[in-house]
This record gives sequence, C-alpha cells and structure tokens, in this order.
Amino acid sequence: MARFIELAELFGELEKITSHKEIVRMISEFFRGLKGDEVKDSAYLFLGSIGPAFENTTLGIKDRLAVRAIAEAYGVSEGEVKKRYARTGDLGDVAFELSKKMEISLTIEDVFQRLVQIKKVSGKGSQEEKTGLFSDILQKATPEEAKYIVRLVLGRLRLGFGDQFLLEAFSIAFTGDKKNAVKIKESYSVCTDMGELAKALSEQGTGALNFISIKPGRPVKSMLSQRVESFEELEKRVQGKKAAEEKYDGERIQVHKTGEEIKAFSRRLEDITSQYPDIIEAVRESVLAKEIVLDGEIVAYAEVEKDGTRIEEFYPFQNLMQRRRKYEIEKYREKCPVAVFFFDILYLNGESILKKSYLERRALLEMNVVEKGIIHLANRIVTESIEEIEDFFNETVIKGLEGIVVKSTSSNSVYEAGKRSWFWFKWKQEYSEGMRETFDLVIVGSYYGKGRRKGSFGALLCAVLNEEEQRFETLTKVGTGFTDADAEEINRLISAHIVNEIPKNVSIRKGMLPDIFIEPAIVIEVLGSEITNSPGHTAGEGKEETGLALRFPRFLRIRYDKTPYDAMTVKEVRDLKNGA
Ligand SMILES: Nc1ncnc2c1ncn2[C@@H]1O[C@H](COP(=O)(O)OP(=O)(O)OP(=O)(O)O)[C@@H](O)[C@H]1O
Repeated sequence: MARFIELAELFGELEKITSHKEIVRMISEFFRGLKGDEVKDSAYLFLGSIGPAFENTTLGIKDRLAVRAIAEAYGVSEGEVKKRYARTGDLGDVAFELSKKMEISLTIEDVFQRLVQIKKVSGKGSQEEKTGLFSDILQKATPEEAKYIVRLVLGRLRLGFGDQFLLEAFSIAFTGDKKNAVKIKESYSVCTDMGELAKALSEQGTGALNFISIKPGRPVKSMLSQRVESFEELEKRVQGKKAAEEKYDGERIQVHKTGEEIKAFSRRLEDITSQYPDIIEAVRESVLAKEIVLDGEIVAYAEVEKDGTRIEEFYPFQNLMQRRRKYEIEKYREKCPVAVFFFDILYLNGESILKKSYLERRALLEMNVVEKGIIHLANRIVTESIEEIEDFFNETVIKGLEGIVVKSTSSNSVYEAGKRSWFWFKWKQEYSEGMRETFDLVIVGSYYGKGRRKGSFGALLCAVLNEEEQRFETLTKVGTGFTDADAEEINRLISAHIVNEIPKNVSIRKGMLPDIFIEPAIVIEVLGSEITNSPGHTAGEGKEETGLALRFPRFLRIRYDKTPYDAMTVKEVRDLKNGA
C-alpha cells in the first residue's frame, strides 16, 4: 500500500518545478509504483478531486467549516486559525504550521476513502459530522500531509498543470513509450474519466486503447468546428455534397439516456441535468430508444404568434445564463423558456455511432428523435451548390441566428470527439460583414480600478494557451465593454481564484504585472481589432520572436462553457495575424 506522504511530498516538489518534461517524468515514476485502486484514486487526487468532472465531487466543506476542523484537530481556537489564515492566505499552510505529528501512518487509500466519506455525509447534523471526519484525519497527518489534505478537501490543490501532463505521464508509466501520449489523449476525449483511463492503462498497457469506447452516462468531449476566412474557402474545404446546418447560439448539451435515467452534460462535461428539467421531460417523451447519446445546443427560444402565424423567436445567449442556477429552477423555467436543437447522435442501444459518417448519423438521429414541443432537430440543407448555401445562410441571419455550420458528408466524416475537426466549418454573420474577430481569453490577473470603477477592477490581464507547453501567455489587457453587472459577476467569479503569486503555468512580463494574480479558470470572449508584435506580452514569445498583443480589446461576455484549456491558442492567434 502506497503511503500518502509520498504523494504529499511529490505535490510539494511539483509546485516548485516548472519544466514540463521534469513534471511528467516525476508523475510517471510515481504512477509506476502504484497498484490496483491506488492508480485510479491517485489519478483523481492529482486533479484535486475524488472523481471525474461529470460527477458531483465537491465535499461540501467551505472555509468556515475548515477553520473549525483545523481548530478542533490541533486544540487551538478558531480565532487563532483565522489569524494564521489571514497571514498565510492558505488554510493548508495553517495546518502545516499547526501539525506536530511525526509518525507516518496514512496510506493513499486512507485519505481517499476519508474524502469520499466526508462527501457522502448529508442531511441533518451533516456539518458536525463532516467537520469531525475532517479533523480526525488531520490529527493523523504529518505537517506535509495535512497541508495537502486541507487543500484537497477545499478543492484548492492548484498544482498548476492540467490533464495533459497526467496523460503524458501515463504514456511513459504504463506503456513505456511517450509516443503513445497522442493516442492516450485521443482516448481521453472518449473516456473522460481520468481514473478509469488510468486503471485501464495500468492493467492493459496500450491494449486498453483498443477497448476504450463511449459509454452512456459518461460524456465524451464535444466535436468542434474550424472557421473559414471566406465563403469561397468553404467550397474548397468541403468538396462535393455538403450539409449546411443552422448554428444556434446557446449552450452545448450532450444528453445521455440509459433506460429511465436521463442526464445532461455541458461542454465542460459538467452534469447540468438539474438545471433543465424541461428538457429532460421533453426528451423522455420524444426519444424512445433505450440507450442513446445525443449532441445538440440549448437555446433561449419561444414560438410566438404574430399576425395569426406562429413564428420562432431566438433570444440572445445572455438570456440562457439565467438558467445557470441551483435554486429557483422552476421560476426561471417559466421566465426563460428554452428549446434544444439536436444535431448529432453518438451512441445507440449498445453501439457506438462515433465512427459512422455524418449522413449515417443524421439518418439515425432522425429515426430516433421525434420533433415535438421543445425538441427539435437542427434545420439544414444538403447540397453541392454554394449559392444555395448562401441563400440558406441569409435566411438564418434573418431569423436572428448566428450563422451556419457546414459539415462534410464524405464517407469518412466521423464524429471526432474533442477535436476542432476539418469536417465541420462555422460561418458567422460577423465574418460576412468583415467584422473584427472574437477571442476567448483566460483571465490571469487584474488591475485595481479608479474613479467609477474603484473597488472593482480597472482592467483584466488576459492570456492565451500555449498548447505545447500547456502554459498561459498574456496577450492583452481588457478594460472596456463591461457593464456594472458584468463587472460584478466577474469580481464574484475571480474571487475564488485569487492567488498570492504568479501561478506556475502563467507567464507574465515584469512590466505587465497585475495588482492581483488569478489562477487560470475563467474564460471571457473579447472583440479585438488588431494583432501586433509587442515586447510587453508573452504570447508566442520565443528566442527570436517577441510576443504578440491584441490591440483595442473590448469585453463581450463570459464563456461559462469553456475551461482555460478551451481558450484560444497561441497558434490560432499567430495564424490570424498571418492571415492563414
Ligand atoms: N448545427 C450545429 N452543429 C454544430 N455545432 C453547433 C450547431 N449549432 C450550434 N452549434 C454550436 O456551435 C459551436 C461550433 O463552434 P465551435 O466548435 O468553434 O465552438 P466555439 O469555440 O464555442 O465557437 P463559437 O464561439 O463560435 O460558438 C458548437 O460548439 C456548438 O455549441
């Protein structure tokens, strides 16, 4: 049985190291020494969790309870814990200071099982019980162990690297060859449960990759589209017969039905079932297959009567945000009606549909989904004629939609989970009007506001993803376009991600240092006008190249549906600059 101290010490070392290669090497060595359930459980712990993202894994302990548990564990007052917390800014560090335990007794399994136990406690008196379980394990932990147990319980492990490093480490640890990382990453798009994947790889090596398949109840990463620079480019990119579908501007949804159980997942793979009871009910009526996985978009939508005819009204994306809530769901169900437009099918009655072509999938979709009430299929045409597609595009814009997604109908047009695929191309109204490009950027810092914005931020320091290095490099400072409500919401979101120093996976030039550092977590969409070379920013900076910067950025909206790893990449910015 592996001891927890080994994991805690490794976490401590990893916090200090920045070399990608070294981090991967150390993680892989650690995994090589694990057996059985330890592999699965450690994989979750590395991601600061006790299960996959699509399961609710929060332990239900906030700062207040953690303060109490730490005070109880070490026989000090809550006031003392708070004082130390105010000084260190980290309750893990407080536990580190207070623990006097020298003998090492905890195994990885002890800690993991205790976290699971804490999560499971619910109902009356649960707060006391949770605190008791938490303080009990702290008493058994050495200072180093206590530090990481506290951070894990609070969901603030913050090692400063994401899934990709772990997958690369698995490639070395379980297949003996780092080249398999590419395939393992592809498999992770289909089997998004890091623990399951780790277990399968540790038991079967590369052999596991042949068996990994979509499973109802476990969301796959969404297939994404490319963008084209001109309408003519569409014709070149997708030759012959192509489908043009309406592009709905709402929230991506993956619906999984297994018998009576129906679940909905977001693009971030979070379980959003409880937010959309109306959609779940409607799917129950419209989709009869026993087991099925559907892909689509939820939109704020209503059919209204105008001059005796029923017309469709699509509402802006912002309306849908009212539905992102845990409480008052019924009230907002009325206030913000939605509809879902399904455009793909990924699984049907025991069989993966991912490898079927677009036309085969669409036929199965039509056979298995009855359009009724708020359930629709994406409206589309299939044609060879670019003129017809242009007409279709114009109609979608008149309807108030964003644009179209043009899809290849070739025999190899499979569903490419997790990829920006060359089988799908988006064309939006703003491109056709020669409007400026939008950028999805990650907030990594903020500057204090002045005047009217005093007490809030004056500007946000924003970054793009350097994919090779898995690092966030700054591109621009965004200071305009925020309404007061936007600013308030952003302040609320960033408050949970403020850190004391530059996160390890963020690179910022000295002259650009913000007043507050923010760990990469929140993505915003920004309208920008021009990409220039700039020595002030780090995006794309290399030995011979200066960084890139985005000029005159204006905030558009928060992208709740994107993780920092879905943000724009350095390569995409460079391609835009070069007009590629
Ligand atoms: N008919 C459709 N087919 C595919 N995707 C659609 C369709 N209608 C709406 N969408 C949405 O459009 C997105 C396609 O654009 P893309 O894959 O580039 O995502 P994105 O990065 O979120 O871009 P955008 O900001 O343009 O939505 C999908 O992720 C999906 O949410």
